[in-house]
Amino acid sequence: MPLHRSSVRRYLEGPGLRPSSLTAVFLMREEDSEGVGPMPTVTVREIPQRIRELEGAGIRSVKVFAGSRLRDSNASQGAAPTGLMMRAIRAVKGTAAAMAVMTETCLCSHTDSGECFVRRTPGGDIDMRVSCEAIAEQAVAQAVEGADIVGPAAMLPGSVRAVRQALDESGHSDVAIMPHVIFASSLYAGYRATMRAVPASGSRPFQISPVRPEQAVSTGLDYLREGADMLLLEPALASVDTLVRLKAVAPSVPLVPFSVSGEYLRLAVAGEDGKRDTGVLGEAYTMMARSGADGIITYGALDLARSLTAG
Ligand SMILES: NCc1[nH]cc(CCC(=O)O)c1CC(=O)O
Ligand SMILES: [Zn+2]
Repeated sequence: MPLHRSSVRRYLEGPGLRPSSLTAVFLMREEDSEGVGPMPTVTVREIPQRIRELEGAGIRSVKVFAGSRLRDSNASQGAAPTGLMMRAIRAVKGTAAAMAVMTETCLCSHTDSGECFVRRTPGGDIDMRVSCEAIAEQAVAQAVEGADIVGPAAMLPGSVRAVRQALDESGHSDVAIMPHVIFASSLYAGYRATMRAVPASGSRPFQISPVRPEQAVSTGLDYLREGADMLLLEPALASVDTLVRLKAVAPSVPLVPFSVSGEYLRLAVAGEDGKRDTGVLGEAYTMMARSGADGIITYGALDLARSLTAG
């Protein structure tokens, strides 16, 4: 078996996973608030050190999620320049201007209902126009602070177009849009609890049913027509089929699986020292890279990047 000699195997090895294709995740928390829920959180004050660690490990991008303390029916604080998201973006860019900042652009961490949209009346119809406006306003505010890639995540039809138009009109035509293509899943529970973004209605009506694969592909294509530059797919492990199919029909579009909270909590198990073992996640991400993923967004980015460079 001449190709199995270790020297030959090493010589033939492909590029594999690289730290630069991993995106770290910051779930933001205010300095004076307790962390709630199972997911690790970050404060603005901790950002400089966290960014230096990520840079040291070869990571070049971070995806930031942040909510408002004050929540109301129309997510009125979502675009406030003093908001946690805006302070977090400034802190990342102030530490490392070259670090690519991705944001979540959504209403669920700013509404009192935990829904990703605004309703006309409590419990009433979804106000598409007002919701899209609020999402677009948030995107512009994030771009003003230096966000490189905004991430509309409510899946409202027309929201990506609204974001593209608002960015262009405000002089941010160089800011990219990576909307979330989301399958309904129980794997978001840890994130929702931590971000206090549990939908009052019990579900997110625009997320794609896992038994409708055609809808996942066509939703991704819809977003591209609305002006998306790349696509985020979540949960990562549950959307590899969609990744492969989208890659085949839109080969030049960057496709980025988001390995979500439930995947992290279940697959990166903590050892006796409390450190989570990211080995299984790494195997899954290698498969995703083989399947055409252009990068992976993961809570395990730092540990994984360190293990890649150590190995
Ligand atoms: N608002 C959309 C959104 N943004 C982040 C996540 C989940 C991320 C994770 O679980 O890590 C979700 C899904 C949801 O809330 O239904
Ligand atoms: Zn949302």
